[in-house]
Amino acid sequence: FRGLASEGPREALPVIRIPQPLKLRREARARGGPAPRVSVPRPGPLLIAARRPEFSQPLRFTVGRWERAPLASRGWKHRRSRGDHFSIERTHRLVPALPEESGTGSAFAALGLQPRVLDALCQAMPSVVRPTWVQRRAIPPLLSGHHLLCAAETGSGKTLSYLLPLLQRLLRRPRLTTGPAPRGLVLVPSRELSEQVRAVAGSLGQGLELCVREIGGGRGMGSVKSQLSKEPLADLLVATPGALWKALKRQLVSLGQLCFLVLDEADTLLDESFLELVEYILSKSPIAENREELEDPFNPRAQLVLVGATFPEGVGELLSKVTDLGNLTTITSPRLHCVMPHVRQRFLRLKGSEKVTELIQALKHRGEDNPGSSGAILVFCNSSSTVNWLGYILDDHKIPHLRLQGQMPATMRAGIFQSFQNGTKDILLCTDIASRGLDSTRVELVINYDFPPTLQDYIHRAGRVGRVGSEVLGSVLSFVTHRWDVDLVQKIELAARRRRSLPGIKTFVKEPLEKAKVMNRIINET
Ligand SMILES: Nc1ncnc2c1ncn2[C@@H]1O[C@H](COP(=O)(O)OP(=O)(O)OP(=O)(O)O)[C@@H](O)[C@H]1O
Repeated sequence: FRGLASEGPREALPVIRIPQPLKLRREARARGGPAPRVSVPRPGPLLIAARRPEFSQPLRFTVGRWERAPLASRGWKHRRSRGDHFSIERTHRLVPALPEESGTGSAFAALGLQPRVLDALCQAMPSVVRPTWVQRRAIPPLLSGHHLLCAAETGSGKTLSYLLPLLQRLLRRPRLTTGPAPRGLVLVPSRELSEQVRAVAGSLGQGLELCVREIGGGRGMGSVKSQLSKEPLADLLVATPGALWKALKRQLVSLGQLCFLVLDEADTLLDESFLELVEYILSKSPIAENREELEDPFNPRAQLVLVGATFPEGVGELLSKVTDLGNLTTITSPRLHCVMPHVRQRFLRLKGSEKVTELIQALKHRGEDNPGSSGAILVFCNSSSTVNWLGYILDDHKIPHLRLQGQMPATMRAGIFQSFQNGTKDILLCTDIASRGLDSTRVELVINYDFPPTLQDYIHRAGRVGRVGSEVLGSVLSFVTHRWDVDLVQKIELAARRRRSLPGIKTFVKEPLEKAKVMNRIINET
């Protein structure tokens, strides 16, 4: 202060006493001009609700594509931001993938499915009455024999969109040989997903007298052999790449009779860890060059379908390795790679050591928002060891839960997701093996205990709620601790504020793996 006094009188700092809009209006009036238009925020529903209200964004407002947006997460790399939070609010009350009723054209019958297939659908899944957006777009071209690439958001009913045309095609195509040679093949990246697809296809196949079998890893070659040779032989086979690769190498099965081949979760199947196996399987599959070849009754050729909820940039390059892209009809949902508008997504900036306390709080207060609901929760971790460690902590707190991670012995892993689906326990601690394709209509909260490493993983994890047929729309809670997490959160926030798709979802698909890694994948999987 002494120093300041010696410097002499200083210009007084401005003191703000009245709100800025009022000040501007007064100044304009004093000058005699018209009052400037100042936008004063009006109360109303929010798209982004931030702890600091200046970062909240009203629902009626969308940030322009090139406009700089005020991000609630902008300063989140600084440790002083710990404790901050914001949420992307729910703006739709219905799942966008299932459009409202719009006359008779909106029924499954209008898509060209045979009455027998429609009856089987009605018996197996009475709640499925109206086709979803993707089913309307995918079923007709598949029935007319196009190779198809179908990219649509999570939980939009992609499984039925390929299973119904596939089963109809199997009805038309008679079995030509007596050995284990399925006519339909669905390739999926995990055992849990193969069990799930087999269950759906099996219930539909029953009404059509078609036999559906499944071979996944983890049960040894004896079980694979018995599945493939058991009578009646499989008309449709659901398989993981590792198990099928082994079966093909040992000549336990032939793909020579295939007339329909599906790669479900195609981007994962084409990623570096599966690519070599999938390429081998495709080399053994007689994929049709054109539509005439598909219809040839004596020289059966297969229709190819690729399905996924994320198709990263560059996937086309990979696809060109397995098929001629010119022959591929593409269906892309307008909401692909977008932030789900019907699911509330909350982001919490935390210190790593605070995550456990927050998690326990969230688990103990589950179901409070929706009394009477099942309150089923999926907690995602980035590694198997975190799943185990967190499991011991939940045991200490006497919170009943299930665990699912890739390093579990195969016998332990079998059936865990089904018991979660059946409601044996309401909490599942898991790694990303539960994020791809697995369907449970009872999940109402997804917790990203560890923030997912990529935007693709975020899309898949978040997509376990808000599915067509979900009991409640659900929400997602993400703990944000690392600087690299903040980069992803900022991209998600910006995409939500601009109502655009998530930017530059990077591909994992690189050079084919060297042999050792492929063998590792097979060993882990089987
Ligand atoms: N037309 C429909 N009407 C009502 N429910 C449906 C309909 N089609 C599918 N479903 C249900 O919607 C849920 C999600 O379907 P499905 O698992 O096929 O989604 P998906 O698009 O494959 O999801 P993901 O991308 O996560 O793999 C399932 O429970 C399924 O039974």
